[in-house]
Amino acid sequence: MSTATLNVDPQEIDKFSQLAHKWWDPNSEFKPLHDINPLRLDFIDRIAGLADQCVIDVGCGGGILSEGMARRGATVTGIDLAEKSLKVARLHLLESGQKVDYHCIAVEQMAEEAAGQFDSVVCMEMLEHVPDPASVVRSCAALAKPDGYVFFSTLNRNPVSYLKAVLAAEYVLGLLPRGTHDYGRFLKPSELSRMARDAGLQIVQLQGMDYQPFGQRYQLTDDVSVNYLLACRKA
Ligand SMILES: C[S@@+](CC[C@H](N)C(=O)[O-])C[C@H]1O[C@@H](n2cnc3c(N)ncnc32)[C@H](O)[C@@H]1O
Repeated sequence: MSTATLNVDPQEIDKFSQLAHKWWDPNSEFKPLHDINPLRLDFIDRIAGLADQCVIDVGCGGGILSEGMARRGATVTGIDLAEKSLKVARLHLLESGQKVDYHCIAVEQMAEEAAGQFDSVVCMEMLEHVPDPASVVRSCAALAKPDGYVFFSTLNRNPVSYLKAVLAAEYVLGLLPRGTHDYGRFLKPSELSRMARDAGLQIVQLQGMDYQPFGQRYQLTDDVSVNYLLACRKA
């Protein structure tokens, strides 16, 4: 299928493909994802459980979150449209000894092929990179079993998030390459919640994630002004 017919921004896929060899370097551009991984794993585990659960990771990249969930006992499928990232993800399984089933497929197509098959669907740090996030939300909802869980994380859209996630992270602290994020694609929790409800999901929990530049660490917080996680359940 040509990318022209998919809900994808080819420049975004190129961007991640060019960095693909760095996915598992914890000091690379992917450091923030490595740093937040324990927090988001705990969040998913606490709400839905991971052991013996059938989970799909949408926009899995090099597999940082997919492998973490597999390590906690989940049976994990990972999907992305960056073939280079998936190659790195598959290679890393040889090193880690984990098992994840990776596929290069759009979430919309996956939803047609595997509707209602997953206990949990996770889609983290991906919605802000696609042209039509509502379509991704609908497909994630379709992939979940009845009563299954759907987890999203993304960036809020307001002056504080522009200052912290774009100016500070990309231009001052250099945590991310310049141009990583397009502020116009950030989503307010109210917008994402509406997309989720329109897709037949109930909101279970909204949780902020905050970066402490001095301690150089992330923590879960009630402040959802910048990074946040949203847990939903299929009604
Ligand atoms: C910031 S990374 C997040 C990776 C992973 N979810 C994590 O949090 O560790 C964004 C990922 O979304 C993927 N992506 C962007 N647009 C996509 C699309 N339309 N379909 C599937 N994956 C996409 C990129 O290739 C990249 O792997």
